[in-house]
Amino acid sequence: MSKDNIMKDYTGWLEQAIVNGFIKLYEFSDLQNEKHIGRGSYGDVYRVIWKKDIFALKSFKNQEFIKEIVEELELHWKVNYHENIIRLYGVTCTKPRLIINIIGGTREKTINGTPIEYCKLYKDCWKYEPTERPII
Ligand SMILES: Nc1ncnc2c1ncn2[C@@H]1O[C@H](COP(=O)(O)OP(=O)(O)OP(=O)(O)O)[C@@H](O)[C@H]1O
Repeated sequence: MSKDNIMKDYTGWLEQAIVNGFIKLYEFSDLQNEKHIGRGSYGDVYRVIWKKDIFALKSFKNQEFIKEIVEELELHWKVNYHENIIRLYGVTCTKPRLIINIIGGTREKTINGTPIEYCKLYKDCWKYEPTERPII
């Protein structure tokens, strides 16, 4: 398999895990008070605050590590929860791809003055389940 296909494969796994609700996607801008606390082989680790909770945010230097990221996420997911193992709360992305933004609920804003019924139709067309979208 080519390097590009490996990247697509692992990126697809991650996107599906987010879409299916197995892994929570945090908005990067919601993570506050970043403080450097450690360094591993793949990147730095930061202490961050999300709402009022403290999290360790593990960063990966670049997307080339997608395989390592996914393998670590899979391991966490298999363990699910154990009191002696740090828990995976979710993932975030500094420069989310369009699909990640859409999964996270981002939509184009409706233009001021657009009739309410048009806004509703527009929003219905974006529904995740194709069967819930309007039929022409
Ligand atoms: N949940 C956490 N709470 C506090 N500090 C952490 C946490 N996770 C990682 N760290 C700190 O960041 C450092 C790097 O962690 P990271 O998991 O990236 O690498 P590692 O597992 O130590 O090594 P490798 O990257 O080779 O697997 C740790 O040694 C620790 O000091």
